[in-house]
Amino acid sequence: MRDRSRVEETIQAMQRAGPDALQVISDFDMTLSRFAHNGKRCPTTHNILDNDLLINDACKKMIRELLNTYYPIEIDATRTVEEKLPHMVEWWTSVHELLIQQKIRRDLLAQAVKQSSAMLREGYKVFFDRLQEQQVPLLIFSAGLGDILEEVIRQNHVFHPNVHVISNYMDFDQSGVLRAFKGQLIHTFNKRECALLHAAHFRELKERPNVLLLGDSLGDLTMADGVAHTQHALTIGFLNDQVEERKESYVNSYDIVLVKDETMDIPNAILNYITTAPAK
Ligand SMILES: Nc1ccn([C@@H]2O[C@H](COP(=O)(O)O)[C@@H](O)[C@H]2O)c(=O)n1
Repeated sequence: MRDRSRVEETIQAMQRAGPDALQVISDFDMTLSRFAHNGKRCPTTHNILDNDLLINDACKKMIRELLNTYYPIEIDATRTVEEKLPHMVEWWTSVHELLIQQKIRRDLLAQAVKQSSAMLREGYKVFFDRLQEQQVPLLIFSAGLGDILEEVIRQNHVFHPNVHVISNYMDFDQSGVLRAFKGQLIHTFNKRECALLHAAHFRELKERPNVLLLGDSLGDLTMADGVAHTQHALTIGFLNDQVEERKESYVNSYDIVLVKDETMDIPNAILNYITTAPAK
């Protein structure tokens, strides 16, 4: 924590306001989902499609090459967001075009998720269930693939009615074959513009001025830019990769930084505190 007393004061103010004033905004890949398990990388929603059911070997190879080219740019601590932007657009656009060429079938997505090694962070159920029980809205704001993300949380039995997803959704033709992607492309560093495009969602939550935000990239900090009148905001950043190179910028940007922590322990403890009435 850069400023422990600010964190404590914010948490206390959020507790006084209670769960009715709260909304939670979270990134998905490598934030709600795990970065690694037993020393092995877990797949992002895009990487879950790396499955024989859906794409052929040549396409797998091209997608992996694109990942090897662009992921290091995404997390490069020496480049500015402006420098990274065109590369991110190139990466997402190329992969989406390849996926469309593969004529992916909607009815196989659930099976691909089942066969994948995707995992939500330890303690995820406590997190999702607590939010549902307290009727606190959870916005999952992801540059990953919405159809896959929904399937992951459905298969983990936490796709509760208080969950709303903003993400890249596939557009299938009448026979259930992928033909395009819907709406504005979301990548790691344009979440601010996308948040502003979803003004209606944030308007509905205007009576909830307190925001708990979870992310794993500096771009995720802009996910709450659609909230019109924020009163208190607490940001928690998961720093999963290139820790030493990125620690300083994360500590300067997030209120709390969790280093190589594959659990939801800290968000759960904070959420539990905020949503429990103060002792009289
Ligand atoms: N073809 C791609 C494109 C992106 N990724 C990774 O997915 C993450 C998605 O974003 P979130 O907003 O859900 O965090 C992003 O950080 C990219 O590294 C990918 O794996 N393949």
